[in-house]
Amino acid sequence: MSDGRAFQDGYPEDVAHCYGCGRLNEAGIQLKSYWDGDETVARYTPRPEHTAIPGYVYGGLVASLIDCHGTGSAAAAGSRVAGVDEASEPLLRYVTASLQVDYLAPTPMGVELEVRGVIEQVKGRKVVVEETVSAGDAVVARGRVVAVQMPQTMTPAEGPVETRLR
Ligand SMILES: CCCCCCCCCCCC(=O)SCCNC(=O)CCNC(=O)[C@H](O)C(C)(C)COP(=O)(O)OP(=O)(O)OC[C@H]1O[C@@H](n2cnc3c(N)ncnc32)[C@H](O)[C@@H]1OP(=O)(O)O
Repeated sequence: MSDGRAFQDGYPEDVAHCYGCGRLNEAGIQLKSYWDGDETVARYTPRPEHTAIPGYVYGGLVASLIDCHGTGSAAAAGSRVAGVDEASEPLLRYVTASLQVDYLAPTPMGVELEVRGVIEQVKGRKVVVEETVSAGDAVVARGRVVAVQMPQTMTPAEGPVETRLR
């Protein structure tokens, strides 16, 4: 957001438990995404449990980074187009409709990964984000997220998070 906070820092508490980007999910990735000019950026260093084969990152983790950077970027871009005041109003809520990932090169462990997003389209309730994941100078994955505003029917379950998951 424009005040230096990550997009995900502005997610209301009832939707801040996502494994990839929820700041309240202590076991999760807690990805943080920001504007960088007209693009968006997030950085994350995978943990040992994110291993595929020793020395290389699990592809599902790479997909999670693309997924949550995509929905975060969609929330920021869609809200901006809708005239939401990022400083005082919650961002619009987006979920993933489509997640495409191409793995271009093995992703090394022990390196901070950079996820970049380009907003390809904002149309009605839909935002399309094109993304890359880089390890140093190497682009290791490309992705594309179609995010759609959360339907009114997709309301967060109530009660302690542990019981909501059953
Ligand atoms: C700040 C707080 C943050 C709060 C949010 C914080 C949570 C973080 C979430 C992290 C990411 C996740 O894991 S989210 C969890 C995984 N995702 C889900 O569970 C979503 C499950 N799917 C659904 O609920 C639904 O299918 C939706 C909402 C995605 C779409 O259904 P809908 O609402 O009926 O949408 P609909 O009108 O048909 O379509 C709207 C537009 O999107 C397009 N569209 C719809 N589905 C697709 C698709 N699979 N692939 C391509 N395009 C699609 C349509 O063509 C149309 O484009 P056009 O004709 O207008 O051009």
